[in-house]
Parts: sequence; structure tokens; C-alpha cells
Amino acid sequence: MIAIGSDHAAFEFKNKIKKYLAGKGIECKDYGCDDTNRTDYPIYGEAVARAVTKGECERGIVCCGTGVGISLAANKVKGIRAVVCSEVYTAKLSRAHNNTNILSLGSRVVTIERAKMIIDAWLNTEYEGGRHEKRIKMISKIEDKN
Ligand SMILES: O=C(CO)[C@H](O)[C@H](O)[C@H](O)COP(=O)(O)O
Repeated sequence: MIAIGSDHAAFEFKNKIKKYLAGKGIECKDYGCDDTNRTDYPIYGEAVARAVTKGECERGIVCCGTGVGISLAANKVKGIRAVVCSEVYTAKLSRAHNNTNILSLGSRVVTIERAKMIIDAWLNTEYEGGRHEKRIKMISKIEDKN
């Protein structure tokens, strides 16, 4: 199950992503927003992040105009490693090396066709572990200092 969320700027974009994932048999749980009325991306970034850290969903996809604000909000939740991507290579490496658990996309930055390629790469790449594990633990330790 994938948690998904967006602000108003990416509401239609999110719906296209949901349709795309449904077509692949991938279930999504939508944490809002529910229309194009102007709202605030931290609400949905946090909601998706908590769904992931509570284990309600395995991973999350968040979207706003640039993907930046909503990823910043998600990254404030302990245990979240959210990445903003506008190309496939970073999406792949963010999974393989950084074990990202949230993908953030900008509806005003990438086309929906580009977004689909990024999503496919991100969903289909496994974390490699090994030498990367120590670094992930180092990131967790930074959270513990807060
Ligand atoms: O990336 C964003 C914030 O970092 C987003 O673009 C928001 O969607 C944006 O701030 C919304 O802007 P709006 O002018 O209120 O539509």
C-alpha cells in the first residue's frame, strides 16, 4: 500500500498518479487534499509521513508545486527519508543507496509522463544495504540529537 498526498497545486497531478498506479494494480491510500482549494502542503506531508512511520503504508508519494515544501514537511517526521526527484537516476539511487521511503514530485516541474517514469524507477529499485547501512544509521543518530 502506497500513501499519497498533495496540496492544491498538485491535486489533479496526484489523481493522475493514483490512476496510473491503480492501472498497475498498486493500491494507494490518499491522505488529502481533496480538491483544488488553496491549502497548506505541511498538512499532507506530515500525514503521509506518519502513515509510513506507523506502518499503515510501506512507502509514500507526495506532490506539491515544486515537491520541495511537502518533502521538507515529511522529512521532519523521525524515520522519514523523503527525496524530491525530477529525473529517473536520482530516483533509483535514492532507493538503492539512501533507502528513501517517500518520493516527492513537483506538478509544476515535471510532466506526468516524466513523473510516471520516476515513480516506476523508484518503486522498482530495492535498497542495497551493505556500505549504505552505516550512513542511514548516522542520519538516524542526527534525529536523536534533536
Ligand atoms: O513547492 C511548493 C512549496 O515549496 C509548492 O509549490 C506549493 O504547492 C506552493 O507553495 C503553492 O503555491 P500557491 O501559490 O499557493 O498555489
